[in-house]
Formats: sequence, structure tokens, C-alpha cells
Amino acid sequence: MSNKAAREKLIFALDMGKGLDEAMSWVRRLTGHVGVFKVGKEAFTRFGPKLVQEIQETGSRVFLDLKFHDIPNTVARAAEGAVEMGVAMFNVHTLGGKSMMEETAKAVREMARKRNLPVPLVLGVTVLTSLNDDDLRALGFSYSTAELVLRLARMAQDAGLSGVVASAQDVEAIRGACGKDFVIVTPGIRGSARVSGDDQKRTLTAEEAIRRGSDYLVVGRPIQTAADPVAAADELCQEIARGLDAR
Ligand SMILES: O=C(O)c1cc(=O)[nH]c(=O)n1[C@@H]1O[C@H](COP(=O)(O)O)[C@@H](O)[C@H]1O
Repeated sequence: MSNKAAREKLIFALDMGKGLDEAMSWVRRLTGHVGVFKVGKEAFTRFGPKLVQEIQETGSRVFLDLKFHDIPNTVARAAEGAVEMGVAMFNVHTLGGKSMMEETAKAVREMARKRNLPVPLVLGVTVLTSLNDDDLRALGFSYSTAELVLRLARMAQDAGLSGVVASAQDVEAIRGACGKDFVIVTPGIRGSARVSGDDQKRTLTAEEAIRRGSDYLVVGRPIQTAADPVAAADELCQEIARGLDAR
């Protein structure tokens, strides 16, 4: 069993679509070794709210990663569904705009109050960790990734979101601009070895991400494809603990 404070910061991405049983066997295997299970598009399009419910019935917390990106009314209504599912956190794309984020934050608070449910963390995805400065230029942005992330994080905070999803490379700048209570979730965590089929461009190690101020790390393939996934999760928790000590 790993250090609890460190473990709570580790989110395992349940990126798998073969069967609900397979997903739940990963949940049972990694319970006590990671703090949160992330249900993203790959699993949700196959298993839907049933997977979320089954994970929560085991006592674990769920991060619903559907990256809502649509007009304000549509995202706000989808967000109410996320509240009703009882997830601990979910995300929207900040590029959906400030009014979308404002309407969503308000709808989440009201739905939680009406149904007497916990208020989930609402996170704004800034610039995907699979994109670099060249990709942004090709998309027509004149900002660098670092500049755009900071701008979007400030906007997410002004709109009332709980925090953001960003590369760990941007954590110090976001923390400086948005303060200590703003939640920063960082995917794109990699050690010295890359995983096969790797699409992550802005990465950092778990220890360094935590040392710089990440609140949660999202890790998928480095655990899922490890020879011993439980040992890989425990090693990440040790890295997180070292990062916390070095803060
Ligand atoms: O929102 C996310 O979780 C996310 C945002 C982002 O910018 N980059 C990113 O990789 N993610 C997710 O984080 C996970 C990373 O998985 P691995 O690269 O396998 O560790 C995937 O489930 C992605 O969908």
C-alpha cells in the first residue's frame, strides 16, 4: 500500500474499450494504488454511465473526461448530467469560451444544491499536451503554448471554474497567476522511457510535476502497458511523495 497523500494525487486513465469487465478488473487491481479513476471518451462511448456507477460503487472517485466543447446551453446541461452521476471532477474545453464556462459553473452549483449532491471540480482543458508551438501556429494561433495556456487558465478562473488541465511544464506560471487554491491537473507524465504509440509532446516526470505544484497527475499508458502495472503505480506514488517533500 502506498503513501495515502501521494496516492490521492494519482489519477489512472481507464483508456480501454474492450469490455466493461476488463475496465472493472483494472479498477479492482489498482484500488489502493491510485486515488482516482478517469473515464474518458474511449471507455465512456462503450460503457457509458454504467461504468461510472460501477466504479463509484467500489468506493473510488471518478474523473469524467469528456472535454465538453459546445455552445453554453449544451455544455451546461451536459454538466448537470455529470453532477447527477456523482463524479468527483469533470472537464470542459476552455476554447468553448468564457460564457460557456460561466454558465456551466453556475449550472453545476445549482444542480448540486437542488439535488443535495457534492459539487464536482469543474476543470478547463487549456492546450492539449499533444500540441506544441508548431501545432498552435498551424491552427492559426499567434500565441506560444505557454502564453495561450496562461491566458486560458486566467479566463477559466474568472469564469468560476475550479481549475484547469494543463501540461506540467506550465504549472509554475499558472500557480503564479491563479494562486494556491486553483486546481491544476497535469497529464503527459513520462519517465525516461517513452511508451509505444506516444502522442504526448509537452511532458514532465511525476516527481518534477508535483514539485512544481501539480495537484493531480493523470497517467494512462505508463501504468497500463507496464510489465507490472501495480508496481508502476506504486513507483509513481513514490515519485509523487518525493516531489511533495521537495516543495
Ligand atoms: O483531459 C485530459 O485528461 C488530457 C488532457 C491533455 O491535455 N492531455 C491528455 O493526455 N489528457 C488525457 O490524459 C491521458 C494521458 O494518457 P497517457 O498518455 O497514456 O498517460 C489520456 O486519457 C488523455 O485523454
